[in-house]
Amino acid sequence: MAVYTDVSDEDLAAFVALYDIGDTLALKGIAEGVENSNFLLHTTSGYFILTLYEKRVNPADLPFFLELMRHLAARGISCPQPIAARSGAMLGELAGRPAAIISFLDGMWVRRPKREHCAELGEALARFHLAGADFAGQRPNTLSVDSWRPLLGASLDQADTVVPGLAAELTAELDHLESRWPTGLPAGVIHADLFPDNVFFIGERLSGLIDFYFACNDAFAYDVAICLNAWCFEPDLSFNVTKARALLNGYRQVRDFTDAEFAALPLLARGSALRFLLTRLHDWLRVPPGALVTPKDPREYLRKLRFHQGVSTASDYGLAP
Ligand SMILES: Nc1ncnc2c1ncn2[C@@H]1O[C@H](COP(=O)(O)OP(=O)(O)O)[C@@H](O)[C@H]1O
Ligand SMILES: N[C@@H](CCOP(=O)(O)O)C(=O)O
Repeated sequence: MAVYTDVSDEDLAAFVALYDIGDTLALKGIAEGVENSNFLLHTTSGYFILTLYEKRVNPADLPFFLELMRHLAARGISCPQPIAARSGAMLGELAGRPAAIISFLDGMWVRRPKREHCAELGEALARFHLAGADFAGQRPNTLSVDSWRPLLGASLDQADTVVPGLAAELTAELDHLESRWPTGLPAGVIHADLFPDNVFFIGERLSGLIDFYFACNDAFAYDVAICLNAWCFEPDLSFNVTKARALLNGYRQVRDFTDAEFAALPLLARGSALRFLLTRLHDWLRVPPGALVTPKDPREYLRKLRFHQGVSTASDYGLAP
């Protein structure tokens, strides 16, 4: 359960009073997510999500994320909307943290995505990429290749306690990726964390996207690679080619995927696996005392990384250019 910061009744009442959303009826910590503290806020006007932004969020980036949610909704992407206080501000402070109230999005995330979900996801990802084309905000990907060495460095001395030999294995992988990381691919605003728990469905139909707090400017194909890793492996960590094809074909129905993007996929998938492995490893070794959070297992992403190390072209995934 991701609640790092508790909110007192008095502080909550004073915060909610800044908004035109009625009086608080209940506040419940949400039993999902690992990055921020999220609460379901029930007021006399309905349901909202209250988020307190935690460790990994740079407060200077919050206007980018919140404006992006508005921009996307204006272009037909279903996603939560920041609620402005009476003053017009979308951001405030609560319990010593930057905080925002956003609208509640109906739907459920799918624990065991099927081929149909992957196809819908591919389409939605491409629509997201197109919708971001005229977004004025800019935010570099602070969790791309340049950040991985310092991130690994922070966990290097303890990495072998998680998996023997991990420090050397990840150092060698980083050497490989740093010297080959692709540049010049088609780029724009990407979600950068579009895991199943950030995509809501009502039945088989995708009902919306949430959690834009890693969004940034980067290669579109890197976002596709993140989704291949997050959606197309089975619980036994075998790669499901049928799901990968469905995802890529869904994507291509909406946005062209160039030959250069296709060729770069194996490397981007390796990089994406390393990126999530490193943040998970970092957090696995540092669960804050008293936090209500279930850290995500870095070993899952080590298995995915090792799978991609055995792939040399995207056709080896069973995908066609
Ligand atoms: N706008 C929303 N509408 C409905 N549920 C939401 C919304 N935002 C977050 N949630 C719920 O909170 C959980 C954690 O949110 P998320 O943004 O993924 O957390 P984190 O900030 O830790 O990444 C989600 O899996 C979902 O259950
Ligand atoms: N998706 C990341 C962690 C951040 O996820 P969220 O649950 O807070 O959206 C991972 O799986 O490592």
